[in-house]
Amino acid sequence: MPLRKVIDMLRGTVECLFIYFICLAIWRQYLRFTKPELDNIPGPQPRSFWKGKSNLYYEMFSFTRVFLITGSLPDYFNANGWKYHRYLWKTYGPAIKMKGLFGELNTFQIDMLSWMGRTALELIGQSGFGHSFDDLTEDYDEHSYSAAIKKVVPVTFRMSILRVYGLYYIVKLGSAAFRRKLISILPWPAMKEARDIADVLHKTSLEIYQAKKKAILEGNQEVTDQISQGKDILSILMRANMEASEDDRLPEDEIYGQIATFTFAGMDTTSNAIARILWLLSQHKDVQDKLRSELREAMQNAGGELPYDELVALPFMDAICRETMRIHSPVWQLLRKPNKDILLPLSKPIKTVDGGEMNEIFVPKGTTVMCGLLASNMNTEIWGPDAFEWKPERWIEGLPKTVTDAHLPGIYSNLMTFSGGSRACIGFKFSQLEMKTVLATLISKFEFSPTQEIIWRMTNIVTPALAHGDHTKPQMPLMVKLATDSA
Ligand code: HEM
Repeated sequence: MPLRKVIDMLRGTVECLFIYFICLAIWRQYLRFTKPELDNIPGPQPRSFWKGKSNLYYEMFSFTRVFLITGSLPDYFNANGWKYHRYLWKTYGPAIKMKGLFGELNTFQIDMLSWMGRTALELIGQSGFGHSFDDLTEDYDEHSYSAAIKKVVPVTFRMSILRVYGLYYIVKLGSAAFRRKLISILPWPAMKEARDIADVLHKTSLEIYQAKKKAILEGNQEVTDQISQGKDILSILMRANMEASEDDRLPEDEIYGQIATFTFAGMDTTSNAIARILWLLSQHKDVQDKLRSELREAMQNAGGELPYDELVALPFMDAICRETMRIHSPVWQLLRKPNKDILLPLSKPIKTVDGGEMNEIFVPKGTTVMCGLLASNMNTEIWGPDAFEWKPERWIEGLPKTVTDAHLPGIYSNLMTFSGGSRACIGFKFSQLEMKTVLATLISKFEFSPTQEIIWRMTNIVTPALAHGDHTKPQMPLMVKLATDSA
């Protein structure tokens, strides 16, 4: 393509984006003046428009980003933002207005995060789609579905939250062909990487779907020979869809689209959750030893492997999982945007900027509501003064009455970790089973100790990285050794 044509296309794209964001800014200002109710809700003073951190200025070569880095959002959407979030919960209460336009004996050091990622993907692969992605040996196909999905988090790290926002806008622009063209033109390598990852996910999902369809159509033996013997979620969904009336039937692309949805929703959430538990156990050797004793005793009584009912009922393991999901929820917030004006009820009144009180908030259509899941899970008024501490025994000693009295809408354990209502996590039971199965297998046999200092980054899904190393590489090395009989 001649250079002139490329420049013309680039200019056209930039002009469209420019006009789009100008309109968006005018619309936001219009909402501020016509629906001023939100202005009466207290919140932190945003940074001055021109005093953003220098690294944010570095990113700022297009007008688009000028919108995105303003206000309090750089502090809110910050991978190291734990302190800022705690300050918000303590200072402003339940509703806050955020401004922003926009391994001795067989000892190894093992990156447990990477192994938990591969394990979680394989578990969802076999039980979700009756398909094996990974034989969990050292060899690793860099062009595989598992390799592609493992790159998602590093790529989003590299894109930074602001660029992920850019992606959010681009997926809404024009047709798929137009967006593909746009991405190939824009000088944005991480976006091209994201497109390539999406291509591998799409191609593999389609291949799994087509193989399964063939097996279902060709009769029972083919299905029986599959890993899940046709009991996986996808087979059940496909058979139900084939039997449904034409009106109720889902189009094929919606069905195989579920493969990527389940993988995305079920892999990094659970793998980071298990990694977090292993990390906590490595820090709290007494808890790790107590869990190992509980597991070994139960296994001995069962004569080997634990049946499902016994595994899920182990009290100390259950307490560890619940407490970790309370204080270290892998998903820390949900974004919602009402499609009509709504009245948002409050659990208790808030003091308004003008000295009054508010029992409910009028939220105009289109307002972004950032639902802080951790603020609820660690609310000292509900969970007590030690709400910020990781104490598995609180689940065994009995929770305070304030927890049940709060009538929290979460589907799991009075927690908001898996959300609540009609869009709550449909995989929460499955993820519990995954956590417990993996922990039972590992902790009964191995002992985990810390090696390098780990930080947990407040990215879309909370992810570990080395404190003194590459922050953009999700990893969690731990020392692993065979646990002795007495350990
Ligand atoms: C510790 C592990 C997990 C956590 C913390 C978690 C958390 C969540 C949360 C907070 C939502 C609501 C998202 C929203 O409304 O925007 C959600 C939705 C969802 N989750 Fe999970 N999840 C986990 C594991 C899983 C697993 C293992 C699966 C699949 C087997 C799964 C499948 C889904 C699906 C399909 C949705 C979308 C439901 C809908 O929108 O109707 N999740 N999850």
